[in-house]
Amino acid sequence: MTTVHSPSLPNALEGRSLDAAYGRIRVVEGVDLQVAAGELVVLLGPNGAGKSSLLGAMAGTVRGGGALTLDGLSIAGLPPEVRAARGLAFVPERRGNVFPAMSVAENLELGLRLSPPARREPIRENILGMFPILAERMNAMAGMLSGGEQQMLAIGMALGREPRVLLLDEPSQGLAPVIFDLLRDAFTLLRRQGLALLVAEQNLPFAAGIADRYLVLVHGHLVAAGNSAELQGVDDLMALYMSADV
Ligand SMILES: Nc1ncnc2c1ncn2[C@@H]1O[C@H](COP(=O)(O)OP(=O)(O)OP(=O)(O)O)[C@@H](O)[C@H]1O
Repeated sequence: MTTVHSPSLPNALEGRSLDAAYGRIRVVEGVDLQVAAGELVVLLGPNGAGKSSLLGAMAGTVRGGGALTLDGLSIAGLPPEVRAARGLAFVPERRGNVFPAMSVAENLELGLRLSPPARREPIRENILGMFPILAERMNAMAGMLSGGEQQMLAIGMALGREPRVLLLDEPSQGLAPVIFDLLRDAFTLLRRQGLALLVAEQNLPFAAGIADRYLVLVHGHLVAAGNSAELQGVDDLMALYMSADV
């Protein structure tokens, strides 16, 4: 397998021999990965490859094994809320990441409630600067927002604790291409702020536009890795798998 690594940046997230399982069925096996502070790594793979399960195992919502560190400290085996408190944020794929009967402002407050009171205002300003659409809709019920706006709100809520690492499961899914640009700009800003992002995706053009590096997961195993430039011009995942240096 090709190994591409950014030696100049410290790894915010590092996994060794990561597994994910449901009952006795192991759906992800032996995954090694690193994401540096300020880096965005895209996790590619077809339906059922195990992307969501791997992210869930790292977040602690799916049973997982292996070594996992955040800023050099082990978080393996810790409950999801402790991992979150240590700086690992997770936005799962499914809709329902926001509270539909609460306003945008109230949802954001929920995200902010576990950060120190003195940090809340600057964090809120940062989130609203990144997603100005949310600032215009603070009093709207979250359930009335478009899919793209709900995705931005879910990300905004996840940023409320000033995480070090953000795991995102298929953020582009079902969204209009116009939203892609807004998400890409937000990711650029977050990288500049030193966040480490691991983003599961199936949309290759979107992935190519946001990634520093990519990993390809097939049947629960990493089969390829590379730099984002290698994703340009690849118009389907099958082509990528066929060229994979397994
Ligand atoms: N709650 C569950 N219980 C049992 N098996 C599951 C569960 N969730 C997922 N699986 C199985 O785990 C495997 C990996 O699924 P997973 O959702 O992680 O893949 P994925 O790459 O994220 O695909 P998708 O993009 O379709 O979500 C699949 O075989 C799936 O059927």
